[in-house]
Amino acid sequence: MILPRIPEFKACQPVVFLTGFLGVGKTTLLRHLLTVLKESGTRSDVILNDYADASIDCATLEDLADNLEPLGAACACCEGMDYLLELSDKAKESDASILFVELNGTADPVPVLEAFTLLEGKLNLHPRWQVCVIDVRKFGGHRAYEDIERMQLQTASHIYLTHVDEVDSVAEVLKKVRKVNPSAPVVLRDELVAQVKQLIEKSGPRMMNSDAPAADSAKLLAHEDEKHHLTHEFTSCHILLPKEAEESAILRWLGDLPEGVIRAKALMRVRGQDDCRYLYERIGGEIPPKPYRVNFNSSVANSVILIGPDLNPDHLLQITEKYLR
Ligand SMILES: Nc1nc2c(ncn2[C@@H]2O[C@H](COP(=O)(O)OP(=O)(O)OP(=O)(O)O)[C@@H](O)[C@H]2O)c(=O)[nH]1
Repeated sequence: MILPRIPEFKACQPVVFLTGFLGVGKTTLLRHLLTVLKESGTRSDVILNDYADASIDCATLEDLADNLEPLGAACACCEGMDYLLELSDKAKESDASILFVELNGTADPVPVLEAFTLLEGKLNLHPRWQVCVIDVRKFGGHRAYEDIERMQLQTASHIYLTHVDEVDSVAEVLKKVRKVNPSAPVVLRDELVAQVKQLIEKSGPRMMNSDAPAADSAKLLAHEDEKHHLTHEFTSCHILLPKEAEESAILRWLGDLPEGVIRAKALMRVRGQDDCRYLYERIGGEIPPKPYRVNFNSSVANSVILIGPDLNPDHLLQITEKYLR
């Protein structure tokens, strides 16, 4: 008779997944968490998933994490799953106290959480939190893509709201949020920081069964859900940009991109400002007033990532060349 192996005590690292629709504020929240943790001497690892190229967002986090791994995949739960698991497995060798995984803005967290649960005994990543970031101005307003937002919220362990000072009634939004996820606590920024610190303090060795079934990526890939296909309707286009440009040209270019571009992130040097680069963005039709200043001499090339359903790369290239030569 073969006896099952007795579960062993293993050192575990907590993992926090950050989810939420395109442009809601996931990276901004992550930057804050990493800054506060670093100030208190806590080391963090980060896996950052974005469409074709996650390195643009990585350039804005470079000095904040111990290990920062870009994961370029439109769907972390499908074609990116094997690499996500490989990167997560590597976290075992790190001295960091926590792993953050930011999923791209249209990712379906369910298959990712399933895989991490199945592989708990191998990855030693526990507890698992999923923070769903919601832009209160836009929740429920993504029309054809509302279901993506709902999928990202349903499984959340924590809900974090952004742009709260820009709406008249956060309570109305909360009512809608509660219909989808009635139980996860809604946390403000400082509360979340405090809870993440507690999570790190409390985590320690835990009984883990190494014989947990190995994840069969073919099975995980077969995850079919009537709504999951929506995440595949988004594509991305990555365009290399010139060495520098006038700010006015960058802003006109962003404003002239077609409506189908739901998210644009451009890492650029502004003419006359040689000491740094900036992350210029567009979220829906909106261009945030202040670009994010990237001080580090990162190796990421000046480039833009454009995300949306049915993008036409040739057309996007033409518009880009018209404004930025
Ligand atoms: N006014 C305001 N702006 C915010 C808030 N949170 C984030 N932002 C801004 O919103 C823009 C998008 O934020 P990101 O953190 O890049 O959003 P994201 O969810 O990581 O975006 P993707 O990774 O592309 O899906 C940035 O310009 C932020 O500075 C907020 O609470 N209030």
